[in-house]
Amino acid sequence: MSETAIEFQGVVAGYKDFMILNELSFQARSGAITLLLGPNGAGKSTVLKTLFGLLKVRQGKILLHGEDITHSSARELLARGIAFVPQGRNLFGQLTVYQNLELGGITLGMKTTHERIPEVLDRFPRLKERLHSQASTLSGGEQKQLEIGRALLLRPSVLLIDEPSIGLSPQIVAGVFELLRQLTAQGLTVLMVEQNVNSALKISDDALALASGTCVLHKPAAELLLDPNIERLFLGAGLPAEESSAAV
Ligand SMILES: Nc1ncnc2c1ncn2[C@@H]1O[C@H](COP(=O)(O)OP(=O)(O)OP(=O)(O)O)[C@@H](O)[C@H]1O
Repeated sequence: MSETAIEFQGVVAGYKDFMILNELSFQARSGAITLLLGPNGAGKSTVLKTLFGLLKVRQGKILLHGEDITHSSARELLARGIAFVPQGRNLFGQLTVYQNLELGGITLGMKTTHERIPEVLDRFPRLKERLHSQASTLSGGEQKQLEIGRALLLRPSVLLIDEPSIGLSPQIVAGVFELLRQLTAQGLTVLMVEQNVNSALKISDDALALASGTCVLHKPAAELLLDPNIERLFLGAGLPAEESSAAV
């Protein structure tokens, strides 16, 4: 069993007075892909935003490799090795691929950024070819590669990625998933939200299902793939009582 990279201990967080995470506790293993599942509104994206310091933790703790990061800012978390690729398109469309990468390294300083850009481009030959094209002219898959590449500039130890498959063809999604597998083989920890449940489970190590901001199931992804309740979990119909009580 690998060590724990991320731990939520009874975390309560939400928007204004409306709490979404309800004493949420879970652990995510280091060097593994943990997939967050659950119906719309269960709080999956809220987990990532809270972990990245974008939402205030009202109660409970978040640990990164055993260290308390509960009240750290996004900037501090970036410096500690957590990178976030949010849902949707998050590029500067009028700027070139290279300029978008430069902006990704803004917290590193230009010298380090320029040294690291070739290392990122080695992973993405297509971006290398389009280096001086405007980001808005890239295909959806290339744009997602650029967003991930921009996050990798920071050499993160943890990557939070929200719905990477949205708007991409199955073939491109397979490429993105394959990249995530390669990165975890090199030690990266990935926490992913993804609606494309079957494909995502196939490349994930662990699956964690949320319902109303709490964890109702946490088990190896391979086991869940065989579970007849998978559709129910995804659609939010809940779990049979005996499985809910066995959840970690
Ligand atoms: N900026 C916001 N302000 C207020 N409420 C929000 C905000 N963002 C999300 N919510 C609410 O928080 C709840 C959880 O949202 P969240 O995006 O975490 O769900 P999710 O499990 O990721 O589902 P989905 O697949 O629909 O994105 C929802 O009820 C949503 O309406």
